Amino acid sequence: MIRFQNIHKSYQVAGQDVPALNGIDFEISAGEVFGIIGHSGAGKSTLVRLINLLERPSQGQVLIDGRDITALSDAGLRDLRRGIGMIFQHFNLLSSKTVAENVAFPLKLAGVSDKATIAARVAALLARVGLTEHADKYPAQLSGGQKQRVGVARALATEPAILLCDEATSALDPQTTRSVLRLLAEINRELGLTIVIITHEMDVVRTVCDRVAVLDSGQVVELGPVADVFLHPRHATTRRFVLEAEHVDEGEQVDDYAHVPGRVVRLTFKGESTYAPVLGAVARETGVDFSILTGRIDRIKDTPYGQLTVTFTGGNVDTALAHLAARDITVEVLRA
Ligand SMILES: Nc1ncnc2c1ncn2[C@@H]1O[C@H](COP(=O)(O)OP(=O)(O)OP(=O)(O)O)[C@@H](O)[C@H]1O
Repeated sequence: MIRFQNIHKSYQVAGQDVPALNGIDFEISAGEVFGIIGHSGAGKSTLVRLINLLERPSQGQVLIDGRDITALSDAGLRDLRRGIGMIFQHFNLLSSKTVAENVAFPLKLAGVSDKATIAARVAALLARVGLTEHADKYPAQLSGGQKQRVGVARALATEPAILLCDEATSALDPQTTRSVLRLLAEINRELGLTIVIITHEMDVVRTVCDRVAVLDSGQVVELGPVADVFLHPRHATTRRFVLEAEHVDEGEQVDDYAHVPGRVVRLTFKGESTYAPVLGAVARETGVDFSILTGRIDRIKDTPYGQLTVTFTGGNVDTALAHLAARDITVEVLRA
């Protein structure tokens, strides 16, 4: 478990204190995929770099499995870093070394010298990330997705318990992003690694994370299970991320609904209810008519969900909404 305890962090720039983190207090459980989302400058990189002490807090403690890592000796710090892998937006591979040599590098740094041991370990890592045939290529001969797979294999070389991902898919196209995220999910499932992902994209969070913290101006403004945060965002920053991810322009939407009669309601379905024929049934029971204004069905990690904006006319709309709520559907009235 990683625990941030009342963390403050400022940088000194030309003799001035520039605040980056301002009272961070939360924990990341062992074995979860945790997302940290925020706009540029929110403090994401600073926060994630505290976990392996690439940055030190100005105030507060970082505890890993109950141990205050800010109090570690140099030797303790080396051990800590061996137990934490990291992948980066621009991969940070050594261009003059082959794929296999890049993956072997952290093993050599950790003092493993037996060639057969290194070769076996590298082969297993390359097989895990699907790059066996590319072992002897140089980074320049690989696609972006393949380079990031090398980054993942290299990060896993010392068998870390924690993997930090700093905008690891931001330089990749959407399809490659999905395949790298699938790889991370597989690693989390099969190796039980704790994965911390920082990103400015809600889609990354939605695809792979269990919980998410929304960071704004060095503070956590919202934190919770991804489905809760994504489907019912409370803070303005979170709402913006969700709307961006869904390509929704709220202003345009309000204009469109102005021409539609009836009560405009957003319905959120989660899990099994997503596919149930609920709307038709409730319309028959209560005599209301409905028309769908917008809608989508998708997944948050492994959970299906649906969100529909519907207008209800005629019949007994109050009873219809009560029937929907009784079927575990979240009902939000957008226009009474
Ligand atoms: N080494 C540094 N020296 C001085 N100021 C810094 C340093 N690193 C970060 N900052 C400042 O700290 C704040 C937080 O930066 P940080 O890089 O953690 O944010 P971020 O959310 O990761 O942003 P981005 O997505 O752009 O990387 C910003 O105001 C930034 O300018």
